[in-house]
Amino acid sequence: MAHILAIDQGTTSSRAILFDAQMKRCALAQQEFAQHFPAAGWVEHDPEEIWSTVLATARGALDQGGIAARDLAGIGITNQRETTILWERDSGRPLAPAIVWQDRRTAAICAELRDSGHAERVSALTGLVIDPYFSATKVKWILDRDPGLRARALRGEILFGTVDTFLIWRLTGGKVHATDATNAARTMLFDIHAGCWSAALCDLFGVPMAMLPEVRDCAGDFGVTDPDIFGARVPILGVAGDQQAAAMGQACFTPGMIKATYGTGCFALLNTGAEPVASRSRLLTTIAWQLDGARAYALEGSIFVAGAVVQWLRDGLGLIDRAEDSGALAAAADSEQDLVIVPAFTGLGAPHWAAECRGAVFGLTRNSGPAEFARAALESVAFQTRDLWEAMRADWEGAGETVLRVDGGMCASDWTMQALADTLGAPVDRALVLETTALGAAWLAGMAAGIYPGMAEFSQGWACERRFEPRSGPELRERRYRRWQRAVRAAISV
Ligand SMILES: Nc1ncnc2c1ncn2[C@@H]1O[C@H](COP(=O)(O)OP(=O)(O)O)[C@@H](O)[C@H]1O
Ligand SMILES: O=P(O)(O)OC[C@H](O)CO
Repeated sequence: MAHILAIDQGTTSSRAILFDAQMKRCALAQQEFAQHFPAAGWVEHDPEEIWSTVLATARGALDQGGIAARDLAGIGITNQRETTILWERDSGRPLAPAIVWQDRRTAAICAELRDSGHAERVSALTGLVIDPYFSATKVKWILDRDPGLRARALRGEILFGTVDTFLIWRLTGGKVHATDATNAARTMLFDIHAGCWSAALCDLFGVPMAMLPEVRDCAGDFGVTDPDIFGARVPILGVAGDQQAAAMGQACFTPGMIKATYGTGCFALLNTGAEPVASRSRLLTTIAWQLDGARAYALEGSIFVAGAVVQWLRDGLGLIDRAEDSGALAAAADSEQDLVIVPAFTGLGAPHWAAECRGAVFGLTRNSGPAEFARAALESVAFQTRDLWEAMRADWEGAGETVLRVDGGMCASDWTMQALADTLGAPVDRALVLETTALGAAWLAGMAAGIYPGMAEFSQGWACERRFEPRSGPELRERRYRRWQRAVRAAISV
């Protein structure tokens, strides 16, 4: 009874990681699944594929580790956030494809809400800016398409959940309809100050409260798995959105600490302590975790395209065969050229919030080739992080003096991490355990099971694999950053 299974359901793949009693990884299974783009700006997943890849990877990790389900002390779940699923209570059948966080189809609904003067109130209650990114307008969109659905939702026949909630429902055999405070905080229906669903916001977005899950602490009881699934009843003891789980896995427990996770997008969280801080710089205020009923808050900067720009180099432009080839190609770029790519493929997130903006390339010459594109693509990730870094500095005194802790698939790129340190003018610490998201979820479950230590001891175990120190001088850094800022302004204004 000394292992923890972490389920990490991400945007492009589902992963299951088995941790032993010392929080050491002992098995990992991963499966990619299909991304559906049925119209411009739309991004969907098949909820059944989310479920089948979660099941297959969870079973795969147990097999690989030679561990039976009855030997698990608990399961921790972490997930892509905001992605919206509606399903029938009775059959468990999803009513529509999952509308993914990147999906922009509700941009017009958002613009209308902003134009009718709701932005300030929504932001005061939720800490979020009105944007298609969050779940509320996605639920509204599904319900608006079929008036019969809203009536059924009012009767409690149709349930809403982010991916964690859908997985908990399926894993418990339809017994538990619950989420945790970090996932709830991303729906745009949750009052992050009072810690409960907001009736006023549900009314504004036309979402019946009967379809909402119960909101619980991140570490605690989320039910037990149906014995038919893994062959034993396993308690689900930890749940957190993947970026909050990464902040915990990175041990960012002290106010002022910042982590950035580089996956498909990039998400930077600054711990602001027990009180929510309202951003003056268009960052999001969000719940970092809720333990024993007490909430910690964070300022978050969300970038929609980080590793996705590398996928574009590979799959869209065919310039590289593998993501890991991008750094070497970028290193071969002509230093006399200064290509800038603004990768606003699905609009721009924080701090610009320009849903309608699309990507742009500046500075092309006859000599601009694959290497210059690779360099500009990787640098766009560093420049976007600098935008967040500046916003955090403006909102929180001392944020700029700190180190940035990084994790996620893309931070395997040494070239990008060095560019990041150069662009920020601050050290970048790459964590030894790159699976920090899963570690965070495992820690929550292990703590609830009583086998993992509390915050202080867990923090001491955090280790840095490599520190990237800034190399370029301030004059060059600032000149190049100003050029990036001009490029973003131009892209937004087109
Ligand atoms: N060595 C590398 N260099 C640059 N980008 C990389 C490298 N390895 C992975 N990536 C990028 O990282 C992303 C995958 O990271 P991951 O954390 O698995 O993402 P997610 O959780 O969003 O599915 C992909 O977009 C991929 O292009
Ligand atoms: O699955 P990831 O790592 O791309 O993270 C997605 C975020 O949670 C979206 O807010």
